[in-house]
Amino acid sequence: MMTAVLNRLERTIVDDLPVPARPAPRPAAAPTGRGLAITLSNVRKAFGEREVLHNLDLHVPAGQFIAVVGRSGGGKSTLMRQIVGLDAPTAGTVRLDERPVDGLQPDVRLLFQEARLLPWKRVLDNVGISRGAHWREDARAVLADVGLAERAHDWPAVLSGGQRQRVALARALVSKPGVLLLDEPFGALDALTRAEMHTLLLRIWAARGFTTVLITHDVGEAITLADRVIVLREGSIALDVDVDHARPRGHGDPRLAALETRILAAV
Ligand SMILES: Nc1ncnc2c1ncn2[C@@H]1O[C@H](COP(=O)(O)OP(=O)(O)OP(=O)(O)O)[C@@H](O)[C@H]1O
Repeated sequence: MMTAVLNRLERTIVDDLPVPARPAPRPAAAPTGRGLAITLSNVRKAFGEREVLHNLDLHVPAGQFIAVVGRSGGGKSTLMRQIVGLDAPTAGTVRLDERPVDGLQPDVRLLFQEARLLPWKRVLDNVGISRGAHWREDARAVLADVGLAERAHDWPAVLSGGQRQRVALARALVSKPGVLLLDEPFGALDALTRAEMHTLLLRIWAARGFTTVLITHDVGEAITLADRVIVLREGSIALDVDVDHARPRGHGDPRLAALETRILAAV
């Protein structure tokens, strides 16, 4: 009984999620890691009198990598909360494939700017926390994927910021999510570590095929990584462009200069 309560508490701390207003629906089957399409139809979100998302229509095909950029307060985090089911739209619907989002979605995982690891758990336990029978093997495999196989028994406190973010990524991926939502995940990292994380994320995304939504203030980062960039301005989509250039792409890539100018003009 006590263990069950502690496990529940830890999951809440790990994800830093408030208890959802409605019970989370059980997934029809165990998540497979296959990408899920995200569809927003006429989504409005108001806080009291104030509407912060205005009639959004957006379709993200399964497995696509999109970046959402925009000024502070434009509604990016609010949009993300609707996709994971932390918050319900005032009107309109959000779907993952055909399934309406009507509560917290277990196959959508989040990564934030801070790694939010449990300091009293070793790396392996942070990754595998509350994950069922094979959690140890699954956690070891995903730690190897992010290049931290050797650090499984370390405490979070002895890791660098970039390594902690890798652990957080491993924790997000161990349950094989269909959608990964990243809210400014690399904002606190130095330029070299950020570039390493970009390479790592692209490699894992290409191998696993989950649908990815990256929120970032950095237009250069958006066009380096994403298939498509959305500019969210004052709660509406001001621009929606494909980035057709082959990867790898670097910051300052001359092929992308015109696109960057176009996006910056819309932000
Ligand atoms: N729970 C809430 N109650 C009232 N207003 C809110 C709430 N959550 C967000 N807002 C408002 O909605 C607007 C959009 O906020 P949101 O956090 O989605 O913007 P953002 O684009 O993610 O900004 P940032 O880049 O600074 O993170 C802001 O004006 C914010 O004050």
